[in-house]
Amino acid sequence: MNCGCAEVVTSGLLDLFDARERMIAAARPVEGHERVALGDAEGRVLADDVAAALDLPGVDNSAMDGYALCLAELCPAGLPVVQRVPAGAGVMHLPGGGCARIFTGAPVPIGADAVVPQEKVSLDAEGRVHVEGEFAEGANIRRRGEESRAGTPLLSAGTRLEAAAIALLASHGIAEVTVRRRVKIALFSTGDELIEPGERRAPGQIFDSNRAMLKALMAHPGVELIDQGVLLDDPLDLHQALGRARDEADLVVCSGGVSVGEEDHVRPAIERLGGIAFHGVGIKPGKPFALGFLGDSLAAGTPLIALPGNPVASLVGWQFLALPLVQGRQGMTPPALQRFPVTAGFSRRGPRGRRELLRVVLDWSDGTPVARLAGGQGSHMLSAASQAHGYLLVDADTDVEEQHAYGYCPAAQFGR
Ligand SMILES: Nc1nc2c(c(=O)[nH]1)N[C@H]1C(S)=C(S)[C@@H](COP(=O)(O)OP(=O)(O)OC[C@H]3O[C@@H](n4cnc5c(N)ncnc54)[C@H](O)[C@@H]3O)O[C@H]1N2
Ligand code: MOO
Repeated sequence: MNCGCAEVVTSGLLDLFDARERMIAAARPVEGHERVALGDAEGRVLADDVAAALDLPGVDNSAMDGYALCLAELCPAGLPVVQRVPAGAGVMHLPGGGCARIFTGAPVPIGADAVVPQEKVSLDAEGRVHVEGEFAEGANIRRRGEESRAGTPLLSAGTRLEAAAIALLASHGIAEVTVRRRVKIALFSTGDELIEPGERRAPGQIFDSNRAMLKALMAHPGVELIDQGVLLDDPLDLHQALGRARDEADLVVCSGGVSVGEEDHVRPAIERLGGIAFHGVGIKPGKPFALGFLGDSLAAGTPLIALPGNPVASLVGWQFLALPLVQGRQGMTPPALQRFPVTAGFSRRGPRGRRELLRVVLDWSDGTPVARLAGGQGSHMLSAASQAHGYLLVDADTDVEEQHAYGYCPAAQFGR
């Protein structure tokens, strides 16, 4: 089938950041919305802009437990407490010449122009209030509408609903939202040597760790997983599985079999049902990463991500390249990759011809972050990846020298 995409990279390795841009460009959001209760909205992506339903705060209210008063009425004789205003009370009028005992969140009575915290007040024997220090008009009053006005923009389409955004919607009394439908991802591993954890292992067999890892990475409210299991390195099996995935999923993710050996049948199987947009990224681990599609073109077909078989290469491929495409399909704008410089606490010969993503822990014991290797750096070694706080990003053909600064990508940004 003809590829139909503008540029096909057939030789050489694509730079990590160019590849990431290509992934983002390929990420058209899935069509289809659904209404969900706010309690089920965590992790889902807003399909429409949401406007403020209310003025918030709804009334001028107190930011402190204390006394509401009119500053002009303060006098050496003190002010009698003539009112008590708890949170939840209606708006009252403050009688002239007196002050109100007030609590945090309670409506400031009309006639008061400041709230004095109780720590700045002394009460005399008659219970009159004497204020210590100076207070400006409006002190400790949270004004009606100072956060939002009814009808003004609150959250925009494409926002992933996390705890604070959900609380914001709840604060406006919004009980249901329209979100993008879940992205259906078909997932399979390839390799004759693979068995499921829990199965009896024969010599030469290994447990499928990539699928367990990818399932954990995809365990997200915005994803519906179609688990296609382990496929043999068999062209017919692969062809059938890809056909099923194309019909059922919005995105296909597989691992293994994308390198150059004659047992690597994934690329030819993809090419029979679609094409390859690019194959090969200048990163270690993760070099044989491929973006392909099932159908006539990347723009119109089902995107397919072929991750390398080596487990850490698969992890890196997911975090740096696949995740932004998944986020884009969910309707989000993928966040920019965070990077900041940290000092290396080790020396090491750098990779030739590709950037390296070293799995490191940050040591703060001297007050500034020093990156130390989290363990063995082989792309088959999951131990270091399981301990790492993030990645030290070393440019191609650059040796790591102790005390020198290199880019660091925190693992937390790949959370979900
Ligand atoms: N001659 C060359 N050989 C290799 C090259 C190369 O450029 N020339 N690239 C190497 C790199 S880099 C990587 S990464 C791997 C990727 O190979 P494949 O994507 O084709 O993966 P496989 O050959 O199927 O497997 C590689 C390795 O990973 C293990 N594996 C595979 N799937 C799983 C899984 N689901 N869970 C756990 N482990 C898995 C597999 O047993 C192999 O050990 O190719 C290099 N070779
Ligand atoms: O890209 Mo491979 O992961 O170096 O082993």
